[in-house]
Amino acid sequence: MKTNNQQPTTNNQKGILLVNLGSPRSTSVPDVKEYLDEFLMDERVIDYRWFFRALLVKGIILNTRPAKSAEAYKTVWTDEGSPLIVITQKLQKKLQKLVDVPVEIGMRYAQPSIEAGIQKLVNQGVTEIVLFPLYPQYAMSTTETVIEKAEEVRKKSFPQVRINYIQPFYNRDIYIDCLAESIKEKLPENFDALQFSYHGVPERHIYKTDPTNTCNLNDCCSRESNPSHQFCYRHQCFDVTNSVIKKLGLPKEKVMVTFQSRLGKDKWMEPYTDETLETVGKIGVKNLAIVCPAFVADCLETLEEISVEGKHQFEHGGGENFHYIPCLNDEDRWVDVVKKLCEEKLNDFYRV
Ligand SMILES: C=CC1=C(C)c2cc3[nH]c(cc4nc(cc5[nH]c(cc1n2)c(C)c5CCC(=O)O)C(CCC(=O)O)=C4C)c(C)c3C=C
Ligand SMILES: [Fe+2]
Ligand SMILES: [Fe+2]
Repeated sequence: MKTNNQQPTTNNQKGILLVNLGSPRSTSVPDVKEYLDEFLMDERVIDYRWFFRALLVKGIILNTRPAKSAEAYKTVWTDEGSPLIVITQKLQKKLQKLVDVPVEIGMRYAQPSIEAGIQKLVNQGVTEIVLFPLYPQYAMSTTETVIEKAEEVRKKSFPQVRINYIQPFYNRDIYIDCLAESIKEKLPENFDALQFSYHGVPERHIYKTDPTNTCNLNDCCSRESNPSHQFCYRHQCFDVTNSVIKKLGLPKEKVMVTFQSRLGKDKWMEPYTDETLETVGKIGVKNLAIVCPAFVADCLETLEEISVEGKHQFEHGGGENFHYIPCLNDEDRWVDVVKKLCEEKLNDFYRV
């Protein structure tokens, strides 16, 4: 790293792989179908046994959802491609200017894949990779599946490579400072409420990934400390919210936490973003600011589901001014945080 005085103890070449969720190749229905097939057949996303998962995904969801999702993707697609991928590429380019190890990107689903990203690094002589899952909070459908996939690919195709994984960073001061600053800059002067809308997960996922069996998806997620917090997505969402509002000096009464993007008939974490947006106007919230801190890059779920659909829901429910606060995207202060978190892990390699 350019700012790092420590010398590596070996001659191994290091590199960085930034990993995000991924998008379809294009907005055509077959490409969206192929993407959703790979995504939803992941056992850490729809966690039913293979037969029941295939029945639901291939037998039901893939018959109707691809056409609807393709229309939604068309509303956010840019000349350069999917916002999620374009923004991740911009982040990569900015980070590359700050560090002197190669930086590549890989997506958990579709292209450019994690395998392609590792291959690019290996082609540049890299044997030790810092892999950064770009999710602030831990979930089995995000961080865990990225690590599982990367390990599978490493064992199969790159057994000579070592990978050091960056852990969820929801409680890191540098991230909270960065998010709070970014929100502060974009908050409108007058707002009645600030809504934190996180991507939801089925409640079952939280129980399933709690090795301590102590999370009851109730008050324990808001407690300052509980053994389950390391793997509790719900706690980590509350923690980000509390830390940010403390930094911003906002009263709790002005803040809401909700969960968006549910799929299927399972019970997902509540309260739901869409239902809240439909009702807050009626209880006096006329001017609303909304932010989505489960995402570090704007994507379909923020640009369409929140900025477009969410705005309609809010206005339909009697709200007047809807203000969407963009994700960190390729803001310089966020690039700096990514650089610092990567540096820490590169230094871990130096220590061993
Ligand atoms: C930010 C963290 C995310 C979690 C947690 C997550 C869980 C999760 N998602 C689905 C189903 C869908 N998600 C879709 C899009 C999507 N999801 C995330 C992130 C998380 N998902 C992102 C960044 C995106 C946008 C991708 C893009 O190309 O912009 C979609 C596809 C779009 C659609 O058809 O609506 C689905 C489906 C489940 C089932 C789940 C946890 C169980
Ligand atoms: Fe919890
Ligand atoms: Fe999702």
